[in-house]
Amino acid sequence: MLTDPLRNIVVGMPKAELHIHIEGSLEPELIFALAQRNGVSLAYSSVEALRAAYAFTDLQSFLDIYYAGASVLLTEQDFYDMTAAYLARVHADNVRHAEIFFDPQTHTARGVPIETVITGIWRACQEGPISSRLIMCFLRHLSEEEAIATLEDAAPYRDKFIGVGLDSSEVGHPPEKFARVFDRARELGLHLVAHAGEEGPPSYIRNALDVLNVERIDHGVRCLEDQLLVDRLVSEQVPLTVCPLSNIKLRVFDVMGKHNLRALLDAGLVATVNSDDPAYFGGYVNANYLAAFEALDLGVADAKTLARNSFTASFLDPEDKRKYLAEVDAFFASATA
Ligand SMILES: Nc1ncnc2[nH]cnc12
Ligand SMILES: [Zn+2]
Repeated sequence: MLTDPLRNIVVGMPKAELHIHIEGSLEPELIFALAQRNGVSLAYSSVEALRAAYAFTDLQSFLDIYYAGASVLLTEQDFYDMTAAYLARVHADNVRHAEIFFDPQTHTARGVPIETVITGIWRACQEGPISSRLIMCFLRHLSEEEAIATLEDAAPYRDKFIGVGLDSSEVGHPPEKFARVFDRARELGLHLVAHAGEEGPPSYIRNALDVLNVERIDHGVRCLEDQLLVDRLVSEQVPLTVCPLSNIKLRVFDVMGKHNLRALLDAGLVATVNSDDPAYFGGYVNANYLAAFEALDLGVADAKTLARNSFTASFLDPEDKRKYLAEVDAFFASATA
């Protein structure tokens, strides 16, 4: 049972969000508004009909609808409006800092210039109201050559994103498929992350570390199937950006009571809580915390660990990290006094 004091702590604590696909923050209402503004026709007759289609059986069944939803994004203003809506929404969840994924290939494939995508998202980030950074993801169902071309296309905007990631259909598209493009990104001084161990096996997590040299693993929940891997992730303190509601909606776990977040924390892993695609999975970051705390009987000590982990695992400068960690510690000192 989640008591009111614990709920207030989880909701009110300062936090960072490190795993959010900005296209996954596109709410059905905004999808319809942009479709109308841009004269794009949708396969659904109403907001309600679209929402009713959000009944997923696995990652691919979600991705099909997610890419269809993103098809309404055409102009720089569209990307700006989507991003500004996300930032305003998570400000209310006491998110202080967000590291935001975007999928340029979803848009360039439809003829939208990469400049439009990056400039629109970036302009909203510049305006706040919270700190944010951008991470450009490659779609792993496409070829490595296409990823390399995307990295080259993005080169003129190198100052507008801090890292690269790897997302989309995981199984059958292992990390090693993208070895060269991640090498290139590393040469450019970019941070490296990859989705691994969401639906894919523990070997995908190991190869993301060994072949791609990533600094964080997105999801990573299947690591618990391999004790040697867990030992390594703990000893190297590799962060995992866990997304509880996503894992339930995409049937990685049957119900929240079976989610392994508590086991990840108990193993000493640097787990964090994130929303993944909040418009599709039933909630923003605080809804993810609350659902997991309720079902897994987590407590105040776990809340503090998760809030601290969210900043420790971020790509903020050391000085900013210290500032936010001090804010977390002060919050808990006063909340538990
Ligand atoms: N959960 C997820 N896994 C892989 N690719 C994604 N793209 C958006 N959400 C994703
Ligand atoms: Zn994701």
